[in-house]
Amino acid sequence: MASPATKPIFTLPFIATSSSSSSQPSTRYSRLPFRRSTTSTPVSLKRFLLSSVGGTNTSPQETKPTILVSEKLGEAGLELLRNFGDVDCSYDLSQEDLCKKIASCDALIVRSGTKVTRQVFEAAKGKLKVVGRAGVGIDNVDLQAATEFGCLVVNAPTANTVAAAEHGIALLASMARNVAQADASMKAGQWQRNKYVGVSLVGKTLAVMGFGKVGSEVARRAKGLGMQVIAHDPYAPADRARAIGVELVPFDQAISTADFISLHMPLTPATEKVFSDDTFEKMKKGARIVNVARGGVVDEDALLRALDSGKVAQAALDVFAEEPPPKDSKLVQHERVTVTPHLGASTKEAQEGVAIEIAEAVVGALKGELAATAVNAPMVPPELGRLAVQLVAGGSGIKSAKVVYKSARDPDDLDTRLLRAMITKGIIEPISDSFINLVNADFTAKKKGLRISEERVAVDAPPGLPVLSIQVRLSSVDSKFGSAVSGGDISIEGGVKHGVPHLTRVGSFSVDASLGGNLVLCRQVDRAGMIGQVGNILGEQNVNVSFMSVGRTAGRRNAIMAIGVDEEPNLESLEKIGQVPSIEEFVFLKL
Ligand SMILES: NC(=O)c1ccc[n+]([C@@H]2O[C@H](COP(=O)([O-])OP(=O)(O)OC[C@H]3O[C@@H](n4cnc5c(N)ncnc54)[C@H](O)[C@@H]3O)[C@@H](O)[C@H]2O)c1
Ligand SMILES: O=C(O)[C@H](O)COP(=O)(O)O
Repeated sequence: MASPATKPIFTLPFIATSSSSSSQPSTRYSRLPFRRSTTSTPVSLKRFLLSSVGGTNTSPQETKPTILVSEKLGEAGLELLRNFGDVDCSYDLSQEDLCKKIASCDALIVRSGTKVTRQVFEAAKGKLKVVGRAGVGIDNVDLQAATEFGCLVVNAPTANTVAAAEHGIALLASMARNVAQADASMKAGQWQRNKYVGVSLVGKTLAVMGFGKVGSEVARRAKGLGMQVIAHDPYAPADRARAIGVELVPFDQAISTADFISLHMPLTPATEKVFSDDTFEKMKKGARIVNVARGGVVDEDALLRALDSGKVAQAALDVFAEEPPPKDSKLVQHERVTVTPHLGASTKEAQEGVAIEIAEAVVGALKGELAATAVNAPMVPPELGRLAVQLVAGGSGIKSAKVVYKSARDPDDLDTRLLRAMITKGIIEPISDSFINLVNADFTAKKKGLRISEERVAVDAPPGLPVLSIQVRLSSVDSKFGSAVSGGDISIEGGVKHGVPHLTRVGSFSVDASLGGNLVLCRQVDRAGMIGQVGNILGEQNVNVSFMSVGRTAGRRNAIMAIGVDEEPNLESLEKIGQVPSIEEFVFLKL
């Protein structure tokens, strides 16, 4: 509830103790569906990020960061890393040895063979700043633990796409023509032409499960081979699929109509063992399966049963639930299964590309630069959150905040993780005594029992503008600036104009103030000469006014004046502003 609009003595920046109890058990977050977006981050926001992850710019006098590389990485990437830090290439470390080493490392670079568990982050004792995954799949990194420990995780999402797609196609074709089996048989001295009669690909239906980077490249190539391609991906836009002549269909339709099924989804809790007895049961008799995604998306025992029953005619597997799989694995030994030891990304070209991509991302992250491939660290400015918190009257605990995005974009194309984390950081930082960055902001808010919900409002906006404005609403709190209250909530709104975060609305007043430095907000009876009066008071104290903006509700009645000041006005100036007869309330905010 907002306090009535009384004429206040000035109010200094809000410094509060924890706004809520961390013991609150049922923090609920409402999330918008998110996808990695192509949205570019405005320059000023990027600049913010540079300082927010925490940089390590080495000068000759400073100690170089230590970068542990735990799996084989291309030489070009190692070269880049060596130019920046001390590189320790220690392959095949046991979990115990990794934990021992990690305490002295600033960065760790892994491929799929290193399990970066919670234990590793615990052993790092806060020293580890970034984990670089030289590849796409990040299922071997405990992202939750990384986030909790404030460690950035970056991956190399693009350099091995073609290699993986080519390997998928290689497996598809060699499975259909029994290439591996026939090769083994000839090497064993046999000449079995009748045994290894294959099946044709042309005219057959291929279901691509997971229509992302690799899946769509596989689809493109399969179409070139004359296959009918359908795909299932709950998040892929239909127009992207249509553009290459692929129809997106529901899961059951995909698996029940396909002759060949190629898996390209990530391993997540939602996709684990999604190919189960039930799934195989729904397939056409004699279906053939290729897996270059992750072994864990398949229930391997169920696949074995399906192969033995003849429901599945053949499988070609590059990946396994356990890698390497047990030597006596019945799946690996199966006559109708073609296997490769996780070679999808293993071409010279892909490995050089991945090594460079990850080295650049890790070095950038250590320098505190924007990590475009950050997996667990969204970025965008926290000013709105920080400003909203400063409008809360001391003593009111913030329990619930709502972030409203006004955007013309399709929800599928609006990745709000970045915005949300930045706003959350802004809200939580002033009321938390621990180090908050983009990685742990959400986690810390949750721990404090702060419920953050999101809402998306569709508006008309120029094409290419991802978000027109963002509104931050704090409910059930008193405000030290009654004019900031609208609909019972402290409500402020802002957007990015020419790369600079701007405040566009306070309560129900429109304003136009850049968000940076210090800000004096005054509500006044709207009459001529007000700007001059306040400007003079500040000028007398040598406080430089960087801008002034007046926003009204209805002309000549009430107005809000936003005054940007380079220096912090002293007590005397603030008191004088409070004494100007037309000023009904004001607040000084430090951003
Ligand atoms: N064998 C290898 O060496 C190798 C190489 C590269 C990638 N991979 C694996 O392939 C996966 C895909 O790589 P990518 O670069 O295409 O990633 P990507 O993120 O571009 O594509 C993954 C796609 O899967 C979709 N998806 C998510 N959940 C799904 C579900 N339940 N059902 C269907 N689709 C779902 C996503 O929407 C996305 O479009 C990686 O996660 C990795 O595990 C393996
Ligand atoms: O997810 C990936 O990028 C691939 O599975 C490649 O893994 P690798 O780096 O262990 O070859």
